Amino acid sequence: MAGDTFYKEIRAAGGAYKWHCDGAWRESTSGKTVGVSNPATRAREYEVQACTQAEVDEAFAAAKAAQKGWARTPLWQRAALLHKVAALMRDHAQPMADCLVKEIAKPSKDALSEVIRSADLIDYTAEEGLRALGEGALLTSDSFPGQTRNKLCLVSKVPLGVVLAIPPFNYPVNLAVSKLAPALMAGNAVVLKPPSQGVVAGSHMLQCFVKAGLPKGLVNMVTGKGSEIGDYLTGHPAVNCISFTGGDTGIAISRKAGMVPMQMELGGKDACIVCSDADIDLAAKAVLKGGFSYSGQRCTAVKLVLVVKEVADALAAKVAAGVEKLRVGMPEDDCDITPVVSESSANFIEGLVEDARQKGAKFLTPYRREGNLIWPTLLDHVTPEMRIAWEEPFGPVVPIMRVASADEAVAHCNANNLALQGCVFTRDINKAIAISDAMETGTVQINAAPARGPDHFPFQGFRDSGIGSQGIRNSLAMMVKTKSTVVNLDKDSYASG
Ligand SMILES: NC(=O)c1ccc[n+]([C@@H]2O[C@H](COP(=O)([O-])OP(=O)(O)OC[C@H]3O[C@@H](n4cnc5c(N)ncnc54)[C@H](O)[C@@H]3O)[C@@H](O)[C@H]2O)c1
Repeated sequence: MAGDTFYKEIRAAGGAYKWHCDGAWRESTSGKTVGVSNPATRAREYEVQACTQAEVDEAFAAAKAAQKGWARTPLWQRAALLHKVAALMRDHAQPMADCLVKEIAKPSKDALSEVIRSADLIDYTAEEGLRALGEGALLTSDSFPGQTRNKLCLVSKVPLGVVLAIPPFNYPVNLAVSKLAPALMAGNAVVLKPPSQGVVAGSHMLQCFVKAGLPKGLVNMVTGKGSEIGDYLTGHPAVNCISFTGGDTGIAISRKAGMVPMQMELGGKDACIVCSDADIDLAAKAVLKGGFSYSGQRCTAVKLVLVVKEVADALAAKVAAGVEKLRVGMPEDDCDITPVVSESSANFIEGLVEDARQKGAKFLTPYRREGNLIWPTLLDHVTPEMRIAWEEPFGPVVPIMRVASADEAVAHCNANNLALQGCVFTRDINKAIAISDAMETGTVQINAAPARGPDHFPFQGFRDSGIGSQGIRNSLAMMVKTKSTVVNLDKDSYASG
């Protein structure tokens, strides 16, 4: 369905995209805009409002006011509204997907599937929330030594208040709704700060929430540079929860935040451990897809292969053969490898590649770059002295490190502060479980590449990779606090006999 009239009001007459507060799309009183570059053309594609701190205050005030009534809205009504949001997203998916192509160079098919997956996530959250949030507990006092049954404790889940949602550039729609839907379902209001690249797709997404008829002020969106309004947002006294997905910025935010619950989903250095008894074809396919999908710009991309020496030549040859077949080009043509998000990101990736070159890595495919487009690069004989053995490139570069044993591989993973996911390839399930037990990462995949989905699976990082857990049930649980109401009776009650 065409999106022209549906999305019309999100854009000002001058062409810049508006911010959203208290039920209205607005231009900023700053009179300033921030440009969004197209990673492929490197030309300015969009302009968005540069919100002021006073406007941030307004967004929080609107959210705080709207939350009171929303917390008293029946669960089934919240769920019905969220289902409506999901339906609108499906009906108006293409213009949102087109923004993902232009803003973050996401291949066109992947862009559309991100939007549809997000609508599915909203529906699932509404259904799960109906059940999970409707359940509480009744505790009796006589379980504790010395007590009789004269107290009944009613345990319920109540909203946190105002949730600040900050998603990253690589899934600006999906990782926004994975915060918004559980926050709203649980009775909270939201202030969204979309990423600088992905902000226009985020505006389109927000319009689906607005048009579904949520109470005004319940969802608000401030735009501007994260580095300029970010600290003001995260330190704001009206914030009752921060749900953040991104890189090291999250570590800085968590160090500064006060008494506020936090859901932090941060960077990863997801390792793929390949044992000598692995199905090498399967492992090679996983490295190829896991390492190079969306040009490696995924938190769960394979960012290091740790292969046992006996099978390293066979694995490297198969992955290299696969890399040769990847289509490199523009997102509109749905190529496998598209330009990375920014020039600074491309420069960072190049720095890691050059460091590896100087320290003796073997290039199984030649390094080539034009602007932000980096050809898929496969490095072999990577050693722990190289930065790429530890750091997250967030680009189409896969390093292979040869190890003497799976134990050596696990020790390398556990020595990294990044501990999001990992995977292991072996035909022996007992060995797989032993390796999974030894890997101190949030998730271990057995015989498949790391992945965030399906979106209802718990998803979390250990150490510097995060705080708390995502996944629909866990996100709903993050968005509430426990409230106890204790009924003190004048005599013991054994209602159950
Ligand atoms: N664990 C996960 O679930 C997950 C998922 C996707 C991406 N990531 C990680 O995200 C990173 C890539 O995304 P990115 O480059 O957008 O990350 P980033 O940390 O640079 O930015 C994330 C968000 O923070 C905002 N921001 C920047 N400075 C801020 C500040 N001072 N205060 C508040 N907000 C601020 C940005 O505008 C953006 O919206 C990678 O490290 C990747 O691994 C993690």
